[in-house]
Amino acid sequence: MKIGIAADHAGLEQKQNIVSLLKSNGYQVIDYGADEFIPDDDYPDIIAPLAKAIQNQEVNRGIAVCGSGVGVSIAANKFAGVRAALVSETYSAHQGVEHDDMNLICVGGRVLGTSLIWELLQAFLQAEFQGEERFSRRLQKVLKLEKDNFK
Ligand SMILES: O=P(O)(O)OC[C@H]1O[C@@H](O)[C@H](O)[C@@H]1O
Repeated sequence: MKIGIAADHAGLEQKQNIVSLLKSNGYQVIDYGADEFIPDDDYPDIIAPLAKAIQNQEVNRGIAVCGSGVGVSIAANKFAGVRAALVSETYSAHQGVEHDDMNLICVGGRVLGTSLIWELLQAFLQAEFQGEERFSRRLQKVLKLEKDNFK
């Protein structure tokens, strides 16, 4: 599984921690920046390369970090094919994949510690979409919303 990651200035430190943890646990990680601390960088600019990589299937799953996780989740969901959610507890980290085919997890670098983030990421990365009829039906409806409403 290839994992993409991105963070703005408010998530940069946690991104560095996460990249180290992912690599030391054998995950293949592509880092879409930011590469340095720029205090006024903007999360819509930061999320775009990662969201495009999910769209193009350069990566299978994504992780995005900003201060709260809210900004990156809002921006990421403007990209067709990206199903992003802000997560801060383990149930949603795996259930969001199992039921809703979430492909991008967003976390708050100013809100959560590295240990909890790592627990969330393990739950997210180990989960698989379950494909039961009701989950597939809902996913198809989400995809239709995207088709009907995205210009
Ligand atoms: O550092 P400042 O600009 O105050 O806050 C940036 C954060 O505020 C929210 O938009 C996002 O979470 C972003 O990371």
